[in-house]
Amino acid sequence: MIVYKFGGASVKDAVAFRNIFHILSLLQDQEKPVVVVSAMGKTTNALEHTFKLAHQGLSYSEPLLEIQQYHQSNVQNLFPSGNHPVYKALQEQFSSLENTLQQVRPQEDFDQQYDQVISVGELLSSVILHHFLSSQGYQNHWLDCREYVRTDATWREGRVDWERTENQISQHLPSILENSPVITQGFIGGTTDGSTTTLGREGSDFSAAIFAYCLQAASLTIWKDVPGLLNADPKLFKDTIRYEEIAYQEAIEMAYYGASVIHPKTVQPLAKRCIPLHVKSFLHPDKPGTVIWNCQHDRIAPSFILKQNQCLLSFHTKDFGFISEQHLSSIFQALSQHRLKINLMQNSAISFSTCVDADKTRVEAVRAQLADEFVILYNEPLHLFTIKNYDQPSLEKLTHGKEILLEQRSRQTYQFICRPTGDFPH
Ligand SMILES: Nc1ncnc2c1ncn2[C@@H]1O[C@H](COP(=O)(O)OP(=O)(O)O)[C@@H](O)[C@H]1O
Ligand SMILES: N[C@@H](CC(=O)OP(=O)(O)O)C(=O)O
Repeated sequence: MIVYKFGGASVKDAVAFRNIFHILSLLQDQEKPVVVVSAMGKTTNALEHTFKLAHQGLSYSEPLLEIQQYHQSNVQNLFPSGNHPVYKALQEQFSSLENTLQQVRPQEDFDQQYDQVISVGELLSSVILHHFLSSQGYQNHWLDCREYVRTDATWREGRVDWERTENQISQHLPSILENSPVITQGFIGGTTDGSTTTLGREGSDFSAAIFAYCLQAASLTIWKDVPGLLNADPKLFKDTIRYEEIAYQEAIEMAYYGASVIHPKTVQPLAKRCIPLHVKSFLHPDKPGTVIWNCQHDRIAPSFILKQNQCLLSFHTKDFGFISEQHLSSIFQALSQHRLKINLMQNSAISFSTCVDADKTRVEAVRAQLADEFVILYNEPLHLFTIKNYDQPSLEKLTHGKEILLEQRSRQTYQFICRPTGDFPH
């Protein structure tokens, strides 16, 4: 049993849907994959924008119409006959979305309401893919993953209940897969009382890993618009190279530091069950891509990772006292409470500095909570660069001409925070 994951770029338009059919047709007849799909193109961003307007009590009809037209025009391309059942299915999804948006209330929980709106992108794309593949003679089973991927009610970052999820998936999917491939959604899950949750932005890779783990799959393939896992994002860095194979630990660390090609939570469940992860190009399915597995290799070529839009927060005691464990405890508590992840941290005698994503609302909440205890300085927007497996030439090349505000190095990893510069790509 294998799992395939197609992200936003692989379902961005009608041509992309046809390409998925082509890729699935390359499998042997007896091979029935679980296909996990993300929302079309940038639909999740568009839904986020629409939701924010609704939450502020502003008109959202224009962006909603754009989302509708985008889906409608691609569906018209894929299903020229206007009376195909996909049209009704799509209409139902949009009616339900409009209903949900009308019920959005500014005074009610932002995150809970967010999940009910934002999750619709994956429902739309999976319904279209299900109907399109069927229309091409590729019979398949559409599965509502909210009944299988069980999470708690941590809105926008649902924590997976692995036991319940594994029970659900391993009990019901194998018999379905005996007869037909399964098409389901990435990114979304459900609580036991039937509410929809999301797993964190770009979380569809993780969804695919959940299915692969619970089914003890032979492999997971994530189909991307790049030739594989490269040593840097080709949109940000020049002269990238592809890794042919790489160990789980390397990939986990690259994703943790911000290599956005793989969602950071994806690799760990696969590593636990020794399931190989293939990163392949949906434009060149015949090419080998990268395999991430339990392999041994020598030190690999340095990889370069950039996290943009960072904020450097520095906490100083008000009486010039040393930073104590008690101080650290209240800083960590505030960061955890307001769900700000630490991307880098450094302690000195009378100050503690941490680099976090520049999320205004969350940063402000932390500052407000700790304002009585500390003098808090902050700096944004900044860049956080990481070089894994650095050597002297790679370090010199990347730091050249940059104003470094803070740096940190271990034997394998070098990180620094600097102001954004004009030399791009790096
Ligand atoms: N180390 C890397 N190797 C390859 N691609 C990378 C790397 N780091 C970041 N990327 C970016 O990841 C993108 C693909 O991931 P993503 O946009 O999440 O795909 P999708 O949403 O279609 O699943 C590439 O277009 C590339 O710009
Ligand atoms: N659609 C969701 C989930 C996701 O993973 O998308 P993609 O596979 O396109 O990164 C998002 O944009 O956050």
